[in-house]
Amino acid sequence: MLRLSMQAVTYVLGAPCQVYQQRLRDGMIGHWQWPLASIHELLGGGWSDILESKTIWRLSVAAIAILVYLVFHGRNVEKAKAPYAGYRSFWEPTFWVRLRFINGAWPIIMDGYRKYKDSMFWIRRNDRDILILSNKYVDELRAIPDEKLSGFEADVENLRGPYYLDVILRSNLHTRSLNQKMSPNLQAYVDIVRDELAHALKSEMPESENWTEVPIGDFLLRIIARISARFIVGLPLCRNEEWLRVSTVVGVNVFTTVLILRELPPFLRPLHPVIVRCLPSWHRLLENLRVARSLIAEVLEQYTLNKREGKVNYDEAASPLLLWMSENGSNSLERDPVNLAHRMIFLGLGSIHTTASQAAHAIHDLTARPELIIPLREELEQVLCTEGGWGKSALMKLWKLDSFMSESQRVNPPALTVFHRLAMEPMTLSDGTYLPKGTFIAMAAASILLDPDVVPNPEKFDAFRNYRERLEPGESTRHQYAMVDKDHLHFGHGRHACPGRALAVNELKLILGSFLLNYDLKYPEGKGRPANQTVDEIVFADPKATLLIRKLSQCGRRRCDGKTLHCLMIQDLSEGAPIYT
Ligand code: HEM
Repeated sequence: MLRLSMQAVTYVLGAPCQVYQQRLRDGMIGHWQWPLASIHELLGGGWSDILESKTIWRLSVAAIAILVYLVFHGRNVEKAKAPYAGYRSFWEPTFWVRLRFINGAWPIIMDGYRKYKDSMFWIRRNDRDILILSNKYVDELRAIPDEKLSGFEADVENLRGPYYLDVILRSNLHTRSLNQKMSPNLQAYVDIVRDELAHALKSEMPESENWTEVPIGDFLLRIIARISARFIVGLPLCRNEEWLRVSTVVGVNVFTTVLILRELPPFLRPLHPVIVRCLPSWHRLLENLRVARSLIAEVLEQYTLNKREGKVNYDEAASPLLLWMSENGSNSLERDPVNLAHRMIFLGLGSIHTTASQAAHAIHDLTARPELIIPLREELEQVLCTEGGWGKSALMKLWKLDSFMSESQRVNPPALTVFHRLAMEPMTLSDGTYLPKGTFIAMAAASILLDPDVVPNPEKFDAFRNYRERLEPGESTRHQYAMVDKDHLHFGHGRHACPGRALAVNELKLILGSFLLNYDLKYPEGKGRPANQTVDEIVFADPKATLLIRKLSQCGRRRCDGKTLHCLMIQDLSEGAPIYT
């Protein structure tokens, strides 16, 4: 039945899509014209040509096939027994609940969490139902092997991966590179991040001591793309404008494609292979991958040449992950340059937008709460003074900054749900809870941290709540931003917990520290912190928000070991630069 309806609809829709693609190739229409102009083109071109011929009956066959499919689809799918969250009344139609989820996921998940936080409940996203489990199950679930409860399969399903992300399904080389190469050499990677940040800030930051308006989201994206590129692909590619462009726009193209596919009615899912080919964002994504493949091929060729001539001059401890992967891939597929290029792009995807989004939230929270600036600046100056600069030990001693960042993430979560896993076979948990094969599970990470039983006064933005906890006897190594446990799930948990989180937290400290010490921030006249936006479970700061930034002019006021503490300018980030005058 499914195959029949797919074939029928593919037959009908395939032609106009081909017309559309041909017109794109011929330059007759531009990607940016989608959806309005290109639909017009299609109507004027592909559709009308087709309608003139034998297509009416084809459309009818397809419509009937869709109807039959709609009626029978999903009828016999076994589902875990749990209540559904989000219905306003018994009479509210399910399609309406799904549509409300697109921009209203917060209240729906909060409602479910309040009622069923100790058991489980279903949420209805437009493309699928997701079973939200209580976090009391997290330790049991994280012990279940991937063959039974898969994190990769869940990511690929969640991000409509088959159309571009299959590289992560075929091997976990990117995760191994972080766990086996980066984590044991974190200090060396923090050093190169600091070096690249100094370069990025010099290239991107306004030098003026007058207020300058900047689009803060784009601005942070550029800075973090530069830093990520440094540890992913290394010099000189990390400063190549084409690489930087591709590694930042690819995220936009992926999410546009994913969200369009997700928001189509679920019964159209079998048609995704056809529909995706009609999406300009998908064609742009393929173009991004093409560019990435050619740039990575050049780097690898040059690297092989240099190696043969004994001219490789990377610091062994912090060599780019690309080179580590090209040498440590365990088979020819893992070492294949095309495969590596795709993996670099998706490592960038996992590290750039996530970190940039948290940085944007934190900068907004600082700008909206200027009373935090003095205590954070004082801590930075005191720690950098006693530690003699921006080393890893200094970053670990910035407890107030760490606490502020963690609080900023608590109220501005990267996503409302995390710990996405797909049941690859039926399973029964220790308390008898039954999860049929194919159940897509998640945890309500954001709601947990708004629960007064977990966080006292959760509605209050209390920048130093973790800092105070750490001052308690025996608590100094706990309550840190990068730590995960059953209540703190924003970096996931278990074997798929974010392997880049320690580096991300250090990156964020370096960026926020540089902003705090070198710049004043404020909102343009009449504006305040813009409200966050959500699409499905994804949360992001307003991408159009702007801030006013000005370079600090007053330096040399504070004393440090009898010397005047210099302004800790951006160049002080670079290794060896003096921080005292
Ligand atoms: C603030 C920034 C970041 C946030 C909020 C974040 C969050 C996450 C989350 C929620 C997961 C899924 C965990 C799970 O399912 O249990 C994840 C996985 C991952 N992250 Fe991050 N991440 C961040 C930065 C980074 C950075 C900088 C890197 C690379 C250096 C990175 C690389 C990865 C990779 C490779 C995975 C997949 C791990 C696996 O499936 O085994 N992330 N991240």
